[in-house]
Amino acid sequence: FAPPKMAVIRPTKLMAGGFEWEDPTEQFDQGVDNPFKNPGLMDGEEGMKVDPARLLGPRLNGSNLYFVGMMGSGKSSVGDVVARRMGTYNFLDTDGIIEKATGMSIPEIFDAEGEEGFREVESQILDSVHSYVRCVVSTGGGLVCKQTNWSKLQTGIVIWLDVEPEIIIKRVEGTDRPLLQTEDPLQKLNDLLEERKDKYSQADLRIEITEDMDEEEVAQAVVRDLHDFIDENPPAWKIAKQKAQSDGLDWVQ
Ligand SMILES: Nc1ncnc2c1ncn2[C@@H]1O[C@H](COP(=O)(O)OP(=O)(O)O)[C@@H](O)[C@H]1O
Ligand SMILES: O=C(O)C1=C[C@@H](OP(=O)(O)O)[C@@H](O)[C@H](O)C1
Repeated sequence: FAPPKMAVIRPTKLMAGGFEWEDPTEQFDQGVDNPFKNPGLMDGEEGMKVDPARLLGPRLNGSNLYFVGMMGSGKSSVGDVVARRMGTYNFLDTDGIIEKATGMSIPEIFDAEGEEGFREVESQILDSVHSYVRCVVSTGGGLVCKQTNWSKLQTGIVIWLDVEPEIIIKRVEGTDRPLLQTEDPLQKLNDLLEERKDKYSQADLRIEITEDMDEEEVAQAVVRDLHDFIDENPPAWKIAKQKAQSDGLDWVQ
């Protein structure tokens, strides 16, 4: 005897970039797939009909994105671009929040409290930030060092912007980053990377950045890799749906 088949009524209307859709902040749209693998979203020579970043929100179901990497790797600038393109996510920067919360600049905190004191505040800020949803978070370069911070980072998707110190040094030379106030900042960057590489490698995504990639190109690489990551790590409902269908059952919402 065959199990009864039930009707599937699933409105998946999108409204952005020429498409009709429900606001993804209102309703998690289970019908959105990887736009890079969907020829229906391609518009011939002109590229895509819809910004693929705009389709990340509905697929992430509120999960935060955490950017990690060395100072100057582009976490704040790329994070901001990605959040703006997504449209439904807010951008947060842990260093910026620390400065607002303490009323002190990062160098002032290092001067007054030392690196230890700064790391304490940094962890406290991450504790509060991780309980929000739909955020793109740029973290300070050393936040990955404390293993306890990873229990918060892992509630979201962690993205490592992997940039060689030789590229970074041109961006950060002459800035007031306390750890680079040394005789040889390039050597310091190399030493820090050596110390931290294992930690950064714990990220879900690693974006290798070459000198010719500007911020927009890095952001696009992040968006593409995120869609692939979501494909490879489907949410529980998708696995249940596949199983139901392979068992000959219709999927009802
Ligand atoms: N891909 C890139 N190409 C060129 N300059 C970049 C790129 N990404 C970031 N920058 C620049 O490098 C500097 C440091 O970037 P920032 O986003 O503040 O890094 P982080 O937040 O990781 O410390 C900024 O002046 C930024 O505009
Ligand atoms: O690498 C680090 O230890 C640090 C990186 C800085 O943030 P950015 O990575 O945003 O520059 C800031 O948190 C502080 O100067 C310490």
